[in-house]
Amino acid sequence: MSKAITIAEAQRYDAHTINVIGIPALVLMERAALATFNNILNDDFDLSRVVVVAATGNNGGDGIAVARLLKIRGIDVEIYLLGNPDKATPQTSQQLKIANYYSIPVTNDLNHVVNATVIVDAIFGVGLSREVTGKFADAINAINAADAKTVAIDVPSGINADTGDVMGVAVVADSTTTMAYNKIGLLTTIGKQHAGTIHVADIGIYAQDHLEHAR
Ligand SMILES: NC(=O)C1=CN([C@@H]2O[C@H](COP(=O)(O)OP(=O)(O)OC[C@H]3O[C@@H](n4cnc5c(N)ncnc54)[C@H](O)[C@@H]3O)[C@@H](O)[C@H]2O)[C@H](O)CC1
Ligand SMILES: [K+]
Repeated sequence: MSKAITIAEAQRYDAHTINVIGIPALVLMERAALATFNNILNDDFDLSRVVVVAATGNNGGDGIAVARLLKIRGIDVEIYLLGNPDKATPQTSQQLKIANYYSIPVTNDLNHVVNATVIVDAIFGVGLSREVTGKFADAINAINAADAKTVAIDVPSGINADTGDVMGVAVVADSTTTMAYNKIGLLTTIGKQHAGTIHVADIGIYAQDHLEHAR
């Protein structure tokens, strides 16, 4: 079975790749988005109305980049944005700027989520740190109420990637593209039920022991 990692390991490997090796965070985000985009295209989905539900952390940035890749392919895509864009991470802020260049519509109407044919879940990844409430919970409930196929980025939002626990409410995805390695919480019964088919994407982030072999 392939390796699975904790949240702390994911964060440590990310930081090492960016700060020690020197691969820019935005490059990793682009690779995460491209991997997710390719998995979406490889599935037999009805791509007539895609909605990317994104928050303002880096998981959201991955999703906003996916929206742009879909738009460039001529696919009808909208972004449902959660949280304050002024507080977005630098990478996510950059992705919002790029999405604006491509005139990707940003909606605040949850009916668009409910009526989508495909939903990309880019609310929380390994940065989830507390129970999900308020507008975040409303969006997750709307995603789960929709008939759409749902594709999660890194972790189904609301699932604790260490324990597999539902932090109040969590996205039930048809597939999850998880970055670098699987997450141990996605191997639990509840984690598996929420993640659907798991695709592990090589985005250029490796564990230290893997890197030892490369040098
Ligand atoms: N860092 C990298 O190099 C890469 C990360 N990738 C993707 O980014 C996420 C992790 O991003 P991060 O910004 O650390 O956190 P999240 O986006 O998962 O979380 C967002 C944000 O939300 C806040 N928050 C946490 N819990 C709650 C809650 N219950 N309600 C409201 N808000 C909450 C918290 O403060 C976070 O800041 C990772 O999973 C990848 O998808 C890329 O893969 C590229 C490389
Ligand atoms: K997610």
